[in-house]
Amino acid sequence: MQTGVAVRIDRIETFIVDIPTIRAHHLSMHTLRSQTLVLVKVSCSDGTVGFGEGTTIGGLSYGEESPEGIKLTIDTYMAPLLLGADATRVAALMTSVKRAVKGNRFARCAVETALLDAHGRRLGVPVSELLGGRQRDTLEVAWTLASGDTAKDIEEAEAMLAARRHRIFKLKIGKREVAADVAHVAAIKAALGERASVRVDVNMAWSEHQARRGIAALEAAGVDLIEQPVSREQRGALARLTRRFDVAIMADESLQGPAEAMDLVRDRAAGVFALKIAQSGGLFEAQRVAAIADAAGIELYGGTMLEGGIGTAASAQLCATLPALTWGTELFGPLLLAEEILATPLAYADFALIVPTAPGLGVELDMDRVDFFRRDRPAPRLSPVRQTMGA
Ligand SMILES: O=C(O)/C=C\C=C/C(=O)O
Ligand SMILES: [Mn+2]
Repeated sequence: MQTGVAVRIDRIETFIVDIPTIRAHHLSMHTLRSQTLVLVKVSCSDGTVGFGEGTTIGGLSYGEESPEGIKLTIDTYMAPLLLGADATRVAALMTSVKRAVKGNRFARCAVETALLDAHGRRLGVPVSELLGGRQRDTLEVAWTLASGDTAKDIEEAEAMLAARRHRIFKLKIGKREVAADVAHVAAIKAALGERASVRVDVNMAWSEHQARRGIAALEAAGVDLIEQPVSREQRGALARLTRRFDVAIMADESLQGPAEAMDLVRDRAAGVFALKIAQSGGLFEAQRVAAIADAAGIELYGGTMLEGGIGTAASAQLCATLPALTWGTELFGPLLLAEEILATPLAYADFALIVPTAPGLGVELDMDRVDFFRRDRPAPRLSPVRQTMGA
């Protein structure tokens, strides 16, 4: 144990939680019917406890970390580095973790989030105050239309507009032929008109040639933004498409931390960055990505990995501190889940998420509900009656 440690990290626990979604959620590379969260609990010697979350989409179909891999990385490689260390020196701890744990950004972000949640609670301030202080108290939130059916998507969008919950819609495309995807998007934009902003996310599914044709048609249909049209390996293609079209081109999978942010700036490969705390490698790394974007005149959007309440609150705490958030956010993850695991759900109203103000992340887990959805929950005990009746 290190000497002179103000507050020690005594325990780090991780658990995988599987929660059903409200409907099938079709992305180009995966269809989500339940979401898998990796929750991290850090317990400190002063009695403070903090939670973090590492969540991705579709196992290994979105990126290079899976839920099971995130849990293993934290349990096997990060926890031994952190146990006994000083819980009050979060940035210094994460610098040392980064030296010993290459990549594994989602896992690192989850642990950093838990340490920041604990430290905010310890000091009695929201995490946003540990990141320089908030510049906004609400965040506009987009909704993703991905039911797989155009008419259902239009119906869902109308309901979200009527409920004043969302007026920015992101459409997941890339699974079908380009022409079919364009027709799908054009029908939705025609139905919604100027009442809503319509954007698309191709999740890397197009070649440069398909993207040239698809983006030209989508721009003509009135789409406002094209997210990650080509593979993250094709940064040159992304740059050529950004130069070729007026419609905003946003980097998502291409943007995995500050160094890649610099590469995208140098190549002028996107006009907008999807800022994701997990993909950046943590909240501090996401701040560095945001600073690079600001300095380069690249606009920002608060992205999601469809996290639950913990990860969404962490992203919201960071997004609240950004000088500019031109494209709003998509921090709707908990609303896609059929079950709530927070004691008090995050508050969404007037097309926005209200950034929690309580200390730490500003949210509390309902541990009974978390235990119910844990993948490793203890097998339910048979009732005594059934046992005696030889069930
Ligand atoms: O699936 C959604 O609805 C939102 C974002 C997920 C991943 C991404 O942006 O690629
Ligand atoms: Mn995306």
